[in-house]
Amino acid sequence: MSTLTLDQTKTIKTLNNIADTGLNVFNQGDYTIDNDSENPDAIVVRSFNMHSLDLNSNLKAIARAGAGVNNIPVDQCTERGIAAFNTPGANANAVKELVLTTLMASSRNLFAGLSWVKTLEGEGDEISKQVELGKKQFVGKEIKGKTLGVIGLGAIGALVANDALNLDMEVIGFDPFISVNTAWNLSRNVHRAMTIEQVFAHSDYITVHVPLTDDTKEMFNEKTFSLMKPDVHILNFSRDGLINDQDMAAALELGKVGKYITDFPNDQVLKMKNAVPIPHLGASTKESEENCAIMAARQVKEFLETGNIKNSVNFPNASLPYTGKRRVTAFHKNVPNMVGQISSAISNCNLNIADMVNRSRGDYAYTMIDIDSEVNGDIIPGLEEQIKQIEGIVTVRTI
Ligand SMILES: NC(=O)c1ccc[n+]([C@@H]2O[C@H](COP(=O)([O-])OP(=O)(O)OC[C@H]3O[C@@H](n4cnc5c(N)ncnc54)[C@H](O)[C@@H]3O)[C@@H](O)[C@H]2O)c1
Ligand SMILES: O=C(O)CC[C@@H](O)C(=O)O
Repeated sequence: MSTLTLDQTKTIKTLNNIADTGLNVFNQGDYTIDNDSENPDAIVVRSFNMHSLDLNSNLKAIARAGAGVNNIPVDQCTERGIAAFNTPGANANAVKELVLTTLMASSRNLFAGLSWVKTLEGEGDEISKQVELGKKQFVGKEIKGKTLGVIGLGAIGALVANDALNLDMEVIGFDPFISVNTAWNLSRNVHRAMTIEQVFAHSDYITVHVPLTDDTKEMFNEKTFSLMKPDVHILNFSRDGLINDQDMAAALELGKVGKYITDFPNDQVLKMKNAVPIPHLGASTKESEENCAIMAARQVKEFLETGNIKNSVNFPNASLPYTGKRRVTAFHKNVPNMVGQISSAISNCNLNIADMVNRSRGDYAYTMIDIDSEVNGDIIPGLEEQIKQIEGIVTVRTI
């Protein structure tokens, strides 16, 4: 059943390159992709920093084709009743493959060796002699039998931990908020650290896979480096803000940290001794870009057309099979008697309720009500206005 009878064509704006396979989810006729639109219904974004953007009045949803949402003003979205989504796990395999690639390659000094060998260009017959003389600078370490510490055992961390075991590493993992799903997928051979300090103390290599939040900001700093083994290699495919760059530069100078592999170069990183800066390639595979784009687009489409919510980072997940003739959705404060007041507004309009769902998340809640009465025309006269007048209502839509 098409539920796009109330609104005209919906406008989707993208702020980064989004794979066509994802954008094709928005069928022509019902949707327009317009990257110049000043008032889109939804935005699909990757890493574009949205914090200084004005969120337009018609905006109902923002979807991050990826995992981290620190580029989206999530609190502002919540206050404005805009649903923000991400695509959990959709790029996890891509990141895992690059983590393991760079773990091994940097342990063998491959990147430094490649840069050096290029300097021999033009030396003709001397090259093989220089190679044999020079290679001793790049003697590396095997990862077999070494300990990998994994901080954050979500979609990426769990994949890395399991595969590192298959590379004959010892793995110690730390995640105080591990989800039941991940716990089921994690090999029982991953040692469980009860504190992050245990990871620091025992690891030869540490890889971090946590979101950047107030709690995780600069979790790598002078104090935590002092708890680590000398010459530890640190891999950061999560966010630059997890590292205190000044302390990292000092730890690399002292050899306290042997290598710093990061997907987030900046001026300081590019000057650091023994840093391996990568141009944010973790999720840059065709497969991952398509997975993320398709998942983001489907979630937005579902929300715009039915009000159902999956993988939102600020709205509660909520799903209701469409059974009525019209659906009313409301995002509101999580306070008593909201559902009662919304239902009263519906009955004041002489309408019957077919089905409903109410879900809460922290200070906010979301209610969807299917109306079972015949409604003439697209708009139910006065209903949205009545519901909007209820104290605590943030947004109302009739679908
Ligand atoms: N380089 C890239 O291209 C790329 C791609 C995808 C994700 N990322 C980054 O990687 C992060 C992780 O991605 P994911 O898909 O695994 O996310 P995820 O949500 O599946 O996993 C994050 C895990 O971190 C855990 N966690 C949160 N705070 C923690 C703490 N203080 N200590 C230990 N664990 C903690 C959570 O419980 C969760 O299990 C993202 O937030 C994003 O910033 C980067
Ligand atoms: O879109 C990208 O290329 C990077 C995405 C990544 O940083 C994420 O958090 O998912």
